[in-house]
Amino acid sequence: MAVVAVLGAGSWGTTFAKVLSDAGSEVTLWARRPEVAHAVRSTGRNPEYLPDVQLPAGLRATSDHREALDGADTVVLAVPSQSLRSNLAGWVADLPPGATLLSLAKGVELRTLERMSEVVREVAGVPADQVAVLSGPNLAREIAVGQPTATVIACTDHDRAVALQQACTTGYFRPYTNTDVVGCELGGAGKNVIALACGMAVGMGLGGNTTATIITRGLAEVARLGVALGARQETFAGLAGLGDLVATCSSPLSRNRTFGELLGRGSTLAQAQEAAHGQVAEGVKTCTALRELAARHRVEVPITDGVHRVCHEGAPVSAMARELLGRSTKPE
Ligand SMILES: NC(=O)c1ccc[n+]([C@@H]2O[C@H](COP(=O)([O-])OP(=O)(O)OC[C@H]3O[C@@H](n4cnc5c(N)ncnc54)[C@H](O)[C@@H]3O)[C@@H](O)[C@H]2O)c1
Ligand SMILES: O=P(O)(O)OC[C@H](O)CO
Repeated sequence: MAVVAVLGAGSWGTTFAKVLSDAGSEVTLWARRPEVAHAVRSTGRNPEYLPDVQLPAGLRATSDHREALDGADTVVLAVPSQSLRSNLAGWVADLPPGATLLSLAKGVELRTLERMSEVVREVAGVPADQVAVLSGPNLAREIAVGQPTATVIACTDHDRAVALQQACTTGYFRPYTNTDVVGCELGGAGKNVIALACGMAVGMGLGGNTTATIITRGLAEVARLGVALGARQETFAGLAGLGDLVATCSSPLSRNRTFGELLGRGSTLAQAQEAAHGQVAEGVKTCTALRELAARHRVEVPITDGVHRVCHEGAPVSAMARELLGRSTKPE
């Protein structure tokens, strides 16, 4: 049986802790705020993020990261990508030696332009084969109520990926393994930016043809950048690429799509941020990191560029649409 510490009790950390527990793993969930840990312990619910979901009786919760990490063979990192470095720096002295470190975050760090597995390796000082990532069409709320989905666990060490797969397989959650860490991470980070663009189109009142075009051309630019960074093209046709892109761009449950929709209806960035109630729309920061990464590798990412200009340079959404449609025509 896997002994797992899940660090981060937001929507996805709480849901994934439930998945692991339902799969038979021994799980301790760490919450930043003591009152959240206390509520999970005393009511079996996370009132902040999933108030109506009953968590498994065996799931433990604490706000003391040492207690969560004690004896763990697997450490799940479930905090937003821009705060992963600082959070992990506070936990690193207490990480059990040899434990697998699994990142759930979907983003690229601003300034360093590092993927989450790179941040984890650097801060924890562990080899690449000790770090894994999980990415796929995984809207937390649907999974929390037991709706079926699949995902990808990527690690350069196949045996570690298989151990993680066994630790979280349930009747409603089906993980596949992959050794293409770069591809899975780029798929997860990139789809949040493309979902912002889809949301903007929906907010402007545009229909299915437009969103299908954004999804398809969005996949093309994310894959182009991923391959330039060493990813395998076929990963982008899988769950961590197309799968997650379709789920996020189509679902009103997606925070990134919802954020984009508000911008498309004319809200300012600050207004959209306020409406998100502190929940993270990773694409808002990742668009800037991906754009810089693409420039460094001389890869064209026009949709990501447009999202960055709307979010951070004050460009109107209508101008972004005009610019994208005004680009020179070319073969597919
Ligand atoms: N929610 C989903 O459906 C989902 C699914 C798959 C992947 N993800 C990814 O998982 C990661 C975490 O997402 P989430 O949905 O759990 O986020 P969330 O906003 O619901 O929760 C974030 C958690 O991190 C904690 N945290 C610790 N330090 C923080 C800091 N400095 N700033 C903000 N929060 C901090 C918060 O207290 C909270 O427990 C993101 O990268 C997200 O893209 C989310
Ligand atoms: O709610 P979002 O937009 O952060 O997306 C959640 C998941 O990443 C979907 O797979």
